[in-house]
Amino acid sequence: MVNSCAGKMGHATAEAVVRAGLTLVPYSLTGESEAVAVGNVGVSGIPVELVGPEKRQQAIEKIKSEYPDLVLVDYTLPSVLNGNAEFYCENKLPFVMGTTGGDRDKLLADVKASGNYAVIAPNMGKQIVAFQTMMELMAEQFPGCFSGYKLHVAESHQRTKVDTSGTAKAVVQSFNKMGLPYTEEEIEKVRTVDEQVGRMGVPEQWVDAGHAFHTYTLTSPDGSVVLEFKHNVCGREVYAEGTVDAAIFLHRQIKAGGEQRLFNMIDVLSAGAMR
Ligand SMILES: NC(=O)C1=CN([C@@H]2O[C@H](COP(=O)(O)OP(=O)(O)OC[C@H]3O[C@@H](n4cnc5c(N)ncnc54)[C@H](OP(=O)(O)O)[C@@H]3O)[C@@H](O)[C@H]2O)C=CC1
Ligand SMILES: O=C(O)C1=N[C@H](C(=O)O)C[C@H](O)C1
Repeated sequence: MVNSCAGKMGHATAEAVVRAGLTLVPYSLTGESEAVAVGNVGVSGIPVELVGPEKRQQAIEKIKSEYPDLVLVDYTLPSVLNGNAEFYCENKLPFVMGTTGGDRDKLLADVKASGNYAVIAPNMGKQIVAFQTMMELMAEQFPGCFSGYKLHVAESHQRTKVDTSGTAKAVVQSFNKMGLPYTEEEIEKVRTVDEQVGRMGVPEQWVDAGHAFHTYTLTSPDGSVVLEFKHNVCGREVYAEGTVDAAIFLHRQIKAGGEQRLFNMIDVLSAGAMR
């Protein structure tokens, strides 16, 4: 079940669910305005009914009884993700949280306290997750290896993105361990078309349709050494496919009944569970 199919990522993920041959639950939790104004959305020919916050408790009880192997996916908004996660935990609904921002510490604490199953990660794209893993391994193997260097991080996304890239925040944490002091607030958010196309190299057709360009530049104190890491994604398919992998992985974990209940995408990739 994908919340919210009315949004860009939710819709792409719902399509990937269908492509993978899984059952897409024909209901989707969404914001009140969408539920009232739109009613339902078509996903690969399947009409999916949008359920607003007022009716979600009643709806979820029916859905749980009809779909006992239910796994939820959340692609909503930073402002609502904590409330949504509380709702999933209270109702013992396993979920994959792709939504970024919100109060991340609270999110993790709520899930741990509830004993609910969840995969939570700011990036579900297999190759980007591999890059994140590599950076984390580098930090563990060579702590402080970039001491004295300067870091600059620039991320470009569609103008509707309200928060700073969750992926960039996660990668910055690895760079911190490598000896580069840098805060989330210092990450440069590029949201104007001129800069996106001119400086970041975003193809024009992806400016608003959805893109995620990230550049991390590491410079030595005297400027004689520069390292640059980039991951540039156009569209949403890579995340949608990874989200389906995460949902399948989570379902397997539930069936296996293992002790660990909270996972990130590095866990999913490390388990060999990404297609
Ligand atoms: N982990 C990953 O790999 C990726 C994560 N993301 C993240 O996913 C999130 C969504 O991105 P995107 O799809 O582009 O955003 P959109 O704005 O397109 O979609 C968000 C949707 O959430 C709906 N919504 C609002 N309130 C609620 C609610 N209470 N319950 C359920 N749904 C609600 C909105 O409806 P309404 O318009 O009515 O408010 C809207 O349809 C962002 O945080 C983004 O950073 C994006 C790409 C990849
Ligand atoms: O909003 C997006 O588009 C994306 N959000 C995620 C993030 O904040 O890191 C992942 C990717 O950058 C696309």
